[in-house]
Amino acid sequence: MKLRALDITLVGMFVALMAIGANITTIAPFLRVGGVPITLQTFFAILAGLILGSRLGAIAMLVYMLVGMVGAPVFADFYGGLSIIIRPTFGFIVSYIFVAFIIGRVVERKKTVAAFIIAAVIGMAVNYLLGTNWMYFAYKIWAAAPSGFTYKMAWLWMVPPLPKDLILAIFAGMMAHRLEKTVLSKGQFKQLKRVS
Ligand SMILES: O=C(O)CCCC[C@@H]1SC[C@@H]2NC(=O)N[C@@H]21
Repeated sequence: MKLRALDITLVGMFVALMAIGANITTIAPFLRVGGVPITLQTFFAILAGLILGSRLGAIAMLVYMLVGMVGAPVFADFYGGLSIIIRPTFGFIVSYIFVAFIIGRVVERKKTVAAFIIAAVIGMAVNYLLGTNWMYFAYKIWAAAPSGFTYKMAWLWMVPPLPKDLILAIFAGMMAHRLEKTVLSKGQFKQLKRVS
């Protein structure tokens, strides 16, 4: 597997976008529901899969996770460090790798606007499923859970960010499809989604 200068640049760009997306709302502490911070990470993870494809998109999300694990404050609440593993939101961070990979696989095969939007929504569902289940088990097993914490409560925390994530997923699908037709299918970008 050989990465070109363009690939490395785009991976770096998406790592930076994820860090910005994680913290753009941190300045407003009310943008948190229960244990869940409201962020733009899901939007950028979806875009990574749509624009970079499965291979490079998953690499970008893996690098993002590793950069945070070695201490850079790239996660929500400017959090960084190996202890992220025991934070209840770590499942969301791991899920971004799968989100980008699965979305990439879909759009590498079908290039219609519908496929881009469906792929984005599937990616969002993967993000919510993995992240919320991880969060539930984290609170049940090792994290300090609020009193009366239940599986239903974990999902109720996900209701406020859901409309925002769904609208942004559809927007990402439309925008990336447009980019695909105008830029990504040309020149050096054409190789981004090669399946090796
Ligand atoms: O700790 C982190 O960096 C991860 C935070 C995850 C927040 C999740 S992602 C899906 C949902 N949408 C949001 O705006 N917040 C949650």
